[in-house]
Amino acid sequence: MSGDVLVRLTGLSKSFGPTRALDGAELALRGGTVHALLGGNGSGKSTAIKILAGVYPADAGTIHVGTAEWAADGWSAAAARHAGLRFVHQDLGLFDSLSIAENFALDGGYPTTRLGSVRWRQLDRRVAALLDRFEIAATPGTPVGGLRPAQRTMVAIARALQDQESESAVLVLDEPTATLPAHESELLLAAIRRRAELGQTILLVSHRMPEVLATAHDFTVFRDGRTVATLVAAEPTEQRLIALMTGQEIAATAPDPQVCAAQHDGAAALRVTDLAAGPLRGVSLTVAPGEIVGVTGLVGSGRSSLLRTVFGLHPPRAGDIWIDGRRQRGTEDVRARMAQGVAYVAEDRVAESSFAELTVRENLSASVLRMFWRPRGMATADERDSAEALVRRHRVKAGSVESAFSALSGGNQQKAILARWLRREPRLLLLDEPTQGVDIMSRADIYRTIRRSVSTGCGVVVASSDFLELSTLCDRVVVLAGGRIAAELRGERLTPEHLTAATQSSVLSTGVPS
Ligand SMILES: Nc1ncnc2c1ncn2[C@@H]1O[C@H](COP(=O)(O)OP(=O)(O)OP(=O)(O)O)[C@@H](O)[C@H]1O
Repeated sequence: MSGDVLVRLTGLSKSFGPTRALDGAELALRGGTVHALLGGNGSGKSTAIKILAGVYPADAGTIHVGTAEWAADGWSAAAARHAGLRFVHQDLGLFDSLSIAENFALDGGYPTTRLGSVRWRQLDRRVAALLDRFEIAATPGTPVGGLRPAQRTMVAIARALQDQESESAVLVLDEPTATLPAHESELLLAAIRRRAELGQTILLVSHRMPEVLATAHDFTVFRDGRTVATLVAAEPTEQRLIALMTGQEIAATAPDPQVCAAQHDGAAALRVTDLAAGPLRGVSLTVAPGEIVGVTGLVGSGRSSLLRTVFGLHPPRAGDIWIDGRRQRGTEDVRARMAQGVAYVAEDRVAESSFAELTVRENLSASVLRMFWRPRGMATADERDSAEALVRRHRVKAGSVESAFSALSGGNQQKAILARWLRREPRLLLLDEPTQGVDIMSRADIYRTIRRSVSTGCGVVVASSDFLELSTLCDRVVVLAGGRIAAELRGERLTPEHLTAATQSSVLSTGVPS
């Protein structure tokens, strides 16, 4: 059946109050293909997927799967499952301390005897067959925590499809490579492409354009809740897709030429010596004022721990931290770090960096409330004007600054949180995966804003798994492995290819994870 349309969404509409998230959108997936769903932040991709998964009812539209047809307002999670639709979200929902077999069993149930005891051998046989079918080089007893990142995602995919004997299920992958470094993404995407060759139908949502172009057969582009293009068996250019997403012919998105570290006098913005915290075991690093230093390494290498410890979220086990020339005693908390001009954007921005139930305006002001205090109370009009200006400057797509923060799309939440911290004019900016989930159009804006801060002497540390981002944005990049700095790249060696090689060889030399 490869090539025939297997799933078709027509006239899909959905409003949230005054916001029209989808306005008659269309999507048609051909069997045995990888289909990319593209669109700027807030264009309606997640809403369409949530409707397809039965999380939200649509206001209008039709869902066809095979020869059957349903009204989209009566569709449900059970109907989606019954129709063979399977979803793997960014949070894979795996338990690291359990084995692959146990993770499968938690989802699909344990085979048991009549007396209720688990038939482990039967479970292992079933899981071994699935690992074989999905080409995952591991045994059922391997702990999930010991797998490479791409293998983890493949385990989540195999688990989602474990009850499907044939390849007839449709797999929906929501930004599966967002946290993977380049070589892991390549492994995963090659495996996804092989699934399609075997007849699997795959819907892929991703903001990483080169990967999408290398993997997808068909493309659907959303803009403002509508389908503006469907390209079947096509090989579009990145520029063409961006033009479709924005509705404008835009010059190539070639990154700005790399800026060299600006010369700023004064103490280092950050100095850490022999830092031990979380997985870190003796890291020393100096960031000059006006310098952007990248930090990379595989998941678990300690990238996030470094940033969190410097921000005062947890005290180090050992080692020293100096900020702007001042030695930290180790007892300071986040408030003290903020008072010294440190800003931190967490990887899990929703949980750690935002107030979901407050408005966009309140979230934007959260870091600078004092700016709006007047002797007679809050200057709310000033606060609103200032929030509106920030939303415009950072292209945050929000119904209004009075909308709930939780109503923003993922990428727009990220842009708003960055805007909030940058308005404090920090002296040291700590960014964990700053453009994860951000559309390609806003990425260049974010880089420009970071560079503007740097030109005033701010020091920046960027933890990222996106090697193109690191080589575009940073003056130098350190690679963490085994809790230490295993390599440092700068100048001509600071390219995605060298970063891939350095990450790979550091993993090999420290033996984590194989
Ligand atoms: N639960 C909700 N309540 C109110 N508005 C919502 C809700 N979910 C989505 N929206 C709005 O619907 C529009 C589409 O959002 P959606 O999350 O589908 O976009 P997206 O294309 O997935 O964006 P991103 O690339 O940033 O993830 C946005 O304007 C968003 O603010």
